[in-house]
Formats: sequence, C-alpha cells, structure tokens
Amino acid sequence: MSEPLVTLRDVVKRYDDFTAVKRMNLEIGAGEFVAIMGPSGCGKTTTLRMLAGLEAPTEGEVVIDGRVMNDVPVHERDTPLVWQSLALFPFLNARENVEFGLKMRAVAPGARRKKALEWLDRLGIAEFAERNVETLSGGQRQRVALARSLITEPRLLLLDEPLSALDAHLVIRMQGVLTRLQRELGITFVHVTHSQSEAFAMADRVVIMSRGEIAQVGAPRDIYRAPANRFVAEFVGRNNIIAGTVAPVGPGFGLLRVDTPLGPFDVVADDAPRPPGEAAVFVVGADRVEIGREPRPGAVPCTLISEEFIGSVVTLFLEAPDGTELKVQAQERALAALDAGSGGAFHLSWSPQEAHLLPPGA
Ligand SMILES: Nc1ncnc2c1ncn2[C@@H]1O[C@H](COP(=O)(O)OP(=O)(O)OP(=O)(O)O)[C@@H](O)[C@H]1O
Repeated sequence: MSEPLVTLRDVVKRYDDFTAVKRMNLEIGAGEFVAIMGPSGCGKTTTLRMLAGLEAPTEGEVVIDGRVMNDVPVHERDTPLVWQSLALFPFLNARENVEFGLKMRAVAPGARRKKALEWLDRLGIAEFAERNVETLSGGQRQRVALARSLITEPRLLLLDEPLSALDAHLVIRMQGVLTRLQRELGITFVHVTHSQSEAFAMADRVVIMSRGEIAQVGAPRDIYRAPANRFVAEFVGRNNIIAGTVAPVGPGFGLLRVDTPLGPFDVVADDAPRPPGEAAVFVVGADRVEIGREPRPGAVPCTLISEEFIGSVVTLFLEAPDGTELKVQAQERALAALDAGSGGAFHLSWSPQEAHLLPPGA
C-alpha cells in the first residue's frame, strides 16, 4: 500500500453503554478505493461518519493526511460525504448545486461557474446544467451530487450507499463512472455498501465488518477465495462450509486430511498446528465444485433441493445423506447436460487445492 492517507488508530465509538465500533485499526492508502461492507448495524456508517467529522470517536484517533482529526469540525475538513438521499438544494439548478462548495470558499462567480460546467461535463450531464435538480432522474441527480463533492478536489471522498436508490442497470453504469473517476483523479474513495457485487466490482480492498469489528480486510479475490473466518465465509455467500476433525493419519505432500460427516477430505495444509482429533473447518467455493451424475471415488452423493437462476449462472442447492446442504454454481449451459430438472442423484467433488482451511477456532 502507498503511504496511508487515513489511519484509524484504536478507534472506539460508544453511544451510552452500546459500543458501535470496537477498537478499530485500519490504514487506507492515498489513491485507494476501499469498500466497507457488513450486515445492517455492524458499524459501517458510524465509521464513515467519524471520517467525515459527523461523529467524534469516543477513544482512539482518526488521522487524515498526518493530522489528528478527532475534534476538527466538518466545515474545516475536506472530506465530503455523498449519500443516498444526496441532499441537493432543491431551489438551485444543477450548476448552482455544483458551484456551492466553491461559493463557500469565496471563489469568484465567473471562475466557479466555469469549473462547475467542467465538472458537469466530466460527469456527462452538462446538458442539464440549468435544470432544477428536482426535474432530474435519480442517476442524473447522483452525478450532480458527485460533481458537487468533487469540485473542491478533495483528497478523500466518502460514499455512503450512494447507489442504493438506483435501478439495477443504472447501478452498473454508475459503478463504471465511479471507478473511472477514482482512477483518473487519484482520489481516495471510502465506499460503504450493503452490496457485495458493488464492493467487489469497484474496490481495491474490501473491509468486512461484524458487530463493530473488522472481520477481514483484503483484496476482493482474497476475501472470496480465502475467507479469514466462518463469518466472512458465510457473509460472502455461495461458499460450502464443511466441519470435521483432523484425521489421525495425513496424506502428506502438504495436505491435511479432515474426517467429516460427508467422508474424509484432503485439503491444503496451513501453518497452524493441527493435532489429530482437533476441529477443522474448510471452505469450498460453490463455483469450484464439480457435479456429475455418475458416482466417483470420494464424491458426495446428493439430492437436489432447489435451483436459483441469476442470468446465465445457476446455483444448485443440494442435500447430502446426513442433511448437510451443499451449493454448486455453474453456467446454465454446463448444467443443461445434467438434466437437473428430472431429479435423481448427483455426485459432488472438488480438488484439495480448492478447499481453503479456516484458521483454528475462526
Ligand atoms: N446516534 C446513535 N445513538 C445510538 N446508537 C446508534 C447511533 N448511531 C448508530 N447507532 C447504533 O450503532 C450501530 C451501528 O450503526 P451504523 O449506522 O454504523 O450501522 P451500519 O452498519 O451502517 O448499518 P446499516 O447497514 O443498517 O446502515 C447500530 O446498532 C445503531 O443502532
């Protein structure tokens, strides 16, 4: 990571006797795109509001660009926050809304007008400059809000679910707009979202929070393929989580054997001490499971419970004889040959390389 622009050092936020953020430590590099995600109430917005100066930490330090910001009021900061409801001024047109930040900085009318038009153009909405914002569509208003936040050229832009009110096709377009802008401008983005696809599509690093704590920080691929604990494995979804105990005799070759109710499985060993009989949990991505009609050595026999279509990708939910639910994700075309609709037995398998061990006790 580049030099950190933002450092959260042992940050705690309490509301009376409820702790919304528990001793959080995080560094965000200059020019990084970081997404914060997690279930409702996990402390995402509280964290973002502390970065924006809308909340003061109860303990710890929020450092931005080398300066401790705990007590710096919002109007002395350069950390605009864009959120779902936008809070555009309804009595101003698009250009006037965008100009607002420069007006507050006493920039001359001609100069700020020119700059506002440049930003509206950059966001592809120059033609709406003189329109009242109330008459614009959701996506257009979202762009006005972004232009208004970016016109002061902040080093850090905070985004709180900015796309959650938009239609699915607009979300994809706005994701493109946001990532392009972020790369072109080199501004650090911290983006709070409920949406995994949004976070994984845009962010360099994703922070997963649970109950006021960071559960994992990493590149989207690492979070997806190598979850640090059961919470993350379940939260990112489409993972098969299989629990067992370390077998008395291992297969060697860097592999560990885990005895499970589905049978013994070999998985890639990690560095943790793994005495025989100790609990071991591993994760296999649903898209890494092979499914066939024929029994194969080591494959798990299953019956199909349900199917879910998302575009051309299908997820099959199956049940093993002991009641364990397993998921398989594949292209619809690849599954057509299996004739899933006719019922009957399926056999699932995966290679040891696709099985990711969770750390002991995680
Ligand atoms: N002003 C406040 N007073 C008391 N409790 C608060 C206050 N603000 C937030 N909380 C609590 O802190 C916890 C974290 O809230 P926060 O808004 O950060 O969650 P979130 O992860 O952003 O959730 P969501 O996804 O639902 O927006 C919640 O339990 C919330 O009720």
